[in-house]
This record gives sequence, C-alpha cells and structure tokens, in this order.
Amino acid sequence: MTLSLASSYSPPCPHFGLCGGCALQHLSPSDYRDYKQQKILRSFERQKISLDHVLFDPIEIVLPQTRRRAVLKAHRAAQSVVDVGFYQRESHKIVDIQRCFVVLPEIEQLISPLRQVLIALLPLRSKAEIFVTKCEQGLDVALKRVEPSILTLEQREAGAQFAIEQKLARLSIDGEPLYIAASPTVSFSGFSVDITPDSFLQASFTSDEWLAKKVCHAIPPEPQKIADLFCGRGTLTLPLTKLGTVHGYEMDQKALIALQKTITKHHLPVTLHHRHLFKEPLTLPELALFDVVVLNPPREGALAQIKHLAQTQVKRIIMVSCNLQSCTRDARILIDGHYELKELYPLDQFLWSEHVEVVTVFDLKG
Ligand SMILES: C[S@@+](CC[C@H](N)C(=O)[O-])C[C@H]1O[C@@H](n2cnc3c(N)ncnc32)[C@H](O)[C@@H]1O
Repeated sequence: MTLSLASSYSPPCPHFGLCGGCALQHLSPSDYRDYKQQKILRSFERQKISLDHVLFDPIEIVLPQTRRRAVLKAHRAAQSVVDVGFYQRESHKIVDIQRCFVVLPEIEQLISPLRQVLIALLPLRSKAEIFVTKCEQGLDVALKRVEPSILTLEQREAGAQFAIEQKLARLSIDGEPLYIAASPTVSFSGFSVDITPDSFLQASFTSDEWLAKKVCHAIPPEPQKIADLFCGRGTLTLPLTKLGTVHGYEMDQKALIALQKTITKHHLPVTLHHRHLFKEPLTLPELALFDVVVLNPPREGALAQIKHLAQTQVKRIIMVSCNLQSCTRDARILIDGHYELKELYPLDQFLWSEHVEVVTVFDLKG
C-alpha cells in the first residue's frame, strides 16, 4: 500500500501534517490495520521466515487517548509566549499543540497550564523537555534542561503552586524534586513499583496487560523455572511469578532496586541479577537451568544473547520485540539453530506511528 497525505480519510487531529507525532493518522481504520499487518508480513518474508504453520493473530490496536507518557518540548519564544508540543516532522521546530489524541485526556489537559507555568520558569528563548507520566498517584512531571540552581524563590513557588493546582504526584526539575505529594508508582498485575520520570514503561496500561497476558499464556502449565531477560521494572516479571520461579536480568540499577523493593514486600519468588546482556549474555550452562526464557530487549534486539539461545535446549523461548527488523533478524537466528516459530501476536501500542510490537513464541524443534 502506498502512503499519501492526499488520502481521502480525514485525520481527527487538527495538528496532523505539521506535528511529527502521528504520521499515519490519514489512513482509514481498515487501511491502517492492513498497512500494519502487511508491514509485519513483509518483515518476516524478508528473512524468509514462513508463517504458514504459525498461529498469527490479527494485530491488536490500542485505543486513542490511552498513552500514559508524553515527552513534550517547550520553547519560550517571547516574553509571554511559550510553545508546548512536539517537533515537526524531521525538524526541531516545535508545533504548539492544543489537542493530542494519543495521550490520556489528563495529560492533554495539562498542556495549557504547563504553558502558563513555563512562562514563569523558562528563561527567554530557552528550551526544555517535559516528561509527563501517569502513575497511580496522578501525574509525575519532570522538566529537563532547566537549570534548577538558577531558579529564584518566586519561580520555585510558582512551580509548587502549579503542582498543587494540577494535583500532581510529583514535579521535578532536572532530577531535583520541587514538589512531592506522593511517591509515584505504577502497578503491574496488582503490584506497585516505584518509577522515576525516565523509567522505561510500555506505552499504556493496556499494553502492560496485553503483553503480560500473551506472555503468561505461552508459559506451559506445570510450575516453571523462568528467565526474564531485560526485565526492567517487572512488567512481565511480576505477572510471571504466578506461574513459576523467575530470574530477572537487567542492567538498569535503579529499575532493579525498585523491583526488588516490590519483590521483598510481597515475598515473591524472584531473584534479580544486575547484568549487561550485550557484553555478558547468559551462557549455555546458565540457560540450561531454565524451562522457559522470556526476553524483551531494546530496539536493537539481543544479538549476542540470541546466538547463545539458538544453541540451547530450553523448551520454549518467548520474545517481546519493539522493532520488526531486529525481531526478524533474531528470529532467523533461532530458527537456524534449534527452534521453530510457533506463535506470533502483534500489538500496535504506538497508535498512528510506524512502530509495531510483537510477541513471538519459539519451541525446541522435534
Ligand atoms: C524494552 S525494555 C523492557 C523492559 C520490561 N521487560 C518491560 O516490559 O517493561 C528493555 C529493557 O532492557 C534494558 N536493557 C537495555 N540494554 C540492556 C543490556 N545491554 N543489558 C541488560 N538490560 C538492558 C533496559 O534498561 C530496559 O529495561
């Protein structure tokens, strides 16, 4: 399918075409679904991976107004003018937005008050980034690239006043909390985990639940010894504890400390390991200790780890990938090793973008 901005479907967002955020909003819902589905098929074809005998579900598309995090850009263009929004496509010019149809309504509603408070906080002609995350206690807002030491007492008071009026959970400025009403947490499968403004999180609560459901469903029924590689703050680790004992591997220390706090509080059967899995992937003897390996690497995939995994006898490998290119490359290596692809579940968690998330399930051959 060719993409053209002259498509007859009318995009809902008034900023479409200028804002770089939602490149595919001009496609009708059915064309959009076909486009994503074809994109997945083409990626697997490129690696000559047949999907003929694979359980391949139709793509699950998240609803608009469900994204729980936005990284907004701001620019104080004049004395009383602050632009707040996203970059234009292939540009560092900010589109000053009034509407955003992907984020949660409460994040959209914060944009206008944010614009007002930034008039007080941002020096003239300076720029900032604003991380807004929905947590269990409200919104966690972090301004970055604003030097906190140069803020006057009046500016700090304006910031705190804004946080109180908007009922924020926390407001921080370049890593320094200016106001904390409650320590922000996100709940995975009913377990609350501390977050920081730059924590890795899946795009929405729906994504957490959908991914956890697909991964848990692919775990065989008898109690399992499970490795969760690239475990982050436990989006998958915590739901997996209902199905066996889990070993989580991750290189982000802050994420591990937050997850350990939750594990200890609830006496969960999880052991965490601080590990750089690109430099030091799990070895064949280490992998032999597990019945199932779950991995959810960053965009570049997990080449070094996959090369080891392809040679193991682990019964099942479940891979959650956010990049079709690295996903299919790594799938090809597993298939050239001891594994066959059995199941493929796609998730469209970044609505109207080119991204696709996929869960793939591999079983040991024969
Ligand atoms: C796509 S996220 C998945 C996190 C978690 N599974 C989740 O669903 O929230 C990838 C994770 O891999 C971690 N990571 C990135 N590079 C890594 C490496 N070389 N070794 C170990 N962990 C790494 C990141 O810190 C991040 O938590």
